[in-house]
Amino acid sequence: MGAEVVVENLSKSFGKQAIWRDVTLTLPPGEVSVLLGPSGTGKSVFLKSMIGLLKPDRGRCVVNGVDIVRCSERRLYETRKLFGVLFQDGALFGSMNLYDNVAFPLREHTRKSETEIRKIVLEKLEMTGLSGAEKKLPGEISGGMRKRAGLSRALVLDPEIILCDEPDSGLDPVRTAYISQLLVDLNAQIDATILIVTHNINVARTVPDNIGMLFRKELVMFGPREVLLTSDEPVVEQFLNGRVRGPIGMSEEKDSAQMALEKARAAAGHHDGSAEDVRGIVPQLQPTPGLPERKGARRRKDRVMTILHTLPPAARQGIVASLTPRERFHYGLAEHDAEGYGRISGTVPTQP
Ligand SMILES: Nc1ncnc2c1ncn2[C@@H]1O[C@H](COP(=O)(O)OP(=O)(O)OP(=O)(O)O)[C@@H](O)[C@H]1O
Repeated sequence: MGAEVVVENLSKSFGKQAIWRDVTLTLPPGEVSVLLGPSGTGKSVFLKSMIGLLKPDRGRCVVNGVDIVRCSERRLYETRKLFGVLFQDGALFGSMNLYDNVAFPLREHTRKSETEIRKIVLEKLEMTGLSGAEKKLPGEISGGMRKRAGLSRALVLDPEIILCDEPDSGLDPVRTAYISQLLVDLNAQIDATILIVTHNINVARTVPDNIGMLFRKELVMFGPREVLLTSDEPVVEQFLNGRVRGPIGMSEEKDSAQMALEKARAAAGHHDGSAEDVRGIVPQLQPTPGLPERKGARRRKDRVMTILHTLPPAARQGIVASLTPRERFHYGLAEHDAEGYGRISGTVPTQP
């Protein structure tokens, strides 16, 4: 099972420029989480802070009992080995073929023989659909393949936590769908904790168990996917629908006068830039048939049911609606509760 990551009151600034403050969230072990946010809100800075490449000013980031922010260099070096990172451009060495790129961390950080390395590299290339491409140079393959090669390399040290910085950037919608499926399949196979930073709404709606959003230098929310997907927070609605109208401006947040002007324009019939209303919960991507069930998804169900009563009604209803009759019985829920949850006194349903 992947490691839990506990972030508490983390703050980061560069000189006088505050990037984000008091970020608190927990990445549950083996679950997939997405961090959304407009450009420049510090999502990449957050990922880099989690692996100690950047040093936050305050707060804690605890992995397996080690606080990345304050630990010694030696412990940081050891703890970093728990992470596999997919950087935005794959961060491959241009002069090395894919085989050597993927073998690189094994040659650097382990004493494995070339025979052992070969076995691991070929296995990871196969997992990411790159069998047969070992001899290609990064410059000879498509952006999607480079991402997958970067992912293979992130996997070779058997990470407990995988961080993906915009795995969809530069990819067409179909290649994005493939990388989404690949991440879900990997999670099913290795049960690692995954954090994906993205702008891509389809990825955010279909892949993760949990979603968070950074805006105005703060974590607006972080929790079960159903909470953000049913949220009526203006910033979340604007972001999910890709609208001009709302608190997010061209390069930063808008002032109230600008927002009032936009509202008046919308009332007068001006189209606000979104193609459709994409609020609401859509089914989550499942592992490709033949792969194991996601253990993280099963644990998440148990976890979310224990906090169900703390969630907003729309999220609660969405969660309950996604349960099978047997699960509803298992969790002690009524079939037809107006709020989507309540106690049951019926019999065990015979069909799952
Ligand atoms: N090493 C650094 N030194 C100074 N400022 C930095 C450094 N790294 C990032 N920043 C600043 O931090 C802010 C957040 O950058 P970051 O790349 O994390 O945003 P982001 O949310 O990932 O954006 P995007 O979605 O466009 O990739 C930016 O204003 C950036 O200029």
